[in-house]
Amino acid sequence: MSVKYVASSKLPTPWGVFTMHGFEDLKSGKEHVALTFGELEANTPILGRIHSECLTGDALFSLRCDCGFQLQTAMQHIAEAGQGFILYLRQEGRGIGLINKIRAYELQDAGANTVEANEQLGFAADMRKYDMIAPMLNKIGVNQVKLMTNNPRKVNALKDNGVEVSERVPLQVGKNRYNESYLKTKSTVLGHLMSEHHFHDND
Ligand SMILES: Nc1nc2c(ncn2[C@@H]2O[C@H](COP(=O)(O)OP(=O)(O)OP(=O)(O)O)[C@@H](O)[C@H]2O)c(=O)[nH]1
Ligand SMILES: [Zn+2]
Repeated sequence: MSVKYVASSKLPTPWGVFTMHGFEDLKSGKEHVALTFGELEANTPILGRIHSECLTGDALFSLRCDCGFQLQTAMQHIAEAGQGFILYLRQEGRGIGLINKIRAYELQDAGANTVEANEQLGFAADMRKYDMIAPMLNKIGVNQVKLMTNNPRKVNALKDNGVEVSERVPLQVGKNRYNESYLKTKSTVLGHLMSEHHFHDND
């Protein structure tokens, strides 16, 4: 197996006490985390989010994207539901890494969109891998997922990796004037499912 479970601990948060499980990805050398909340019932669709690392949005309060808002809202929804999980995958910048993401932001400051910037740097628009997910879910006892995402390609990637996605739950939060064109590109070029009102409210 390409992912090795290492240890678990409590993770108290503003939304409640999660349990944090650490994994080593033997292929990439990355350290991934699973958070679980409540008792995860076997053979039941479990509410969850597969979140790709975004240091800028998740930890540095960046308004260039919606990642931090999505992470917080997902944790809140899971706590409200009484059970659920987050997989926090260390694939920063859709897989190109933090420094390359900063390079891509530099190109976006000069007018490129998020996809063009990746391409100008010689990368595909999205370089993420999802082969670590099935073994991580297996370890935390989840085999059916109600997935909080706007990204249909993520749903398909999970299915391709043997994960049963019983439902997609939209997660449209965090729109602001700095990420409006980024969200538009996600919807028109990357295929994310965003309802139109997302671009008009809170203006
Ligand atoms: N290369 C690059 N990566 C970005 C940029 N903005 C955000 N990211 C990364 O994109 C990833 C999040 O991808 P998204 O496509 O926003 O979201 P998703 O997880 O696929 O879809 P949702 O589940 O709906 O959020 C994180 O790894 C971020 O670091 C950008 O402009 N360029
Ligand atoms: Zn982000």
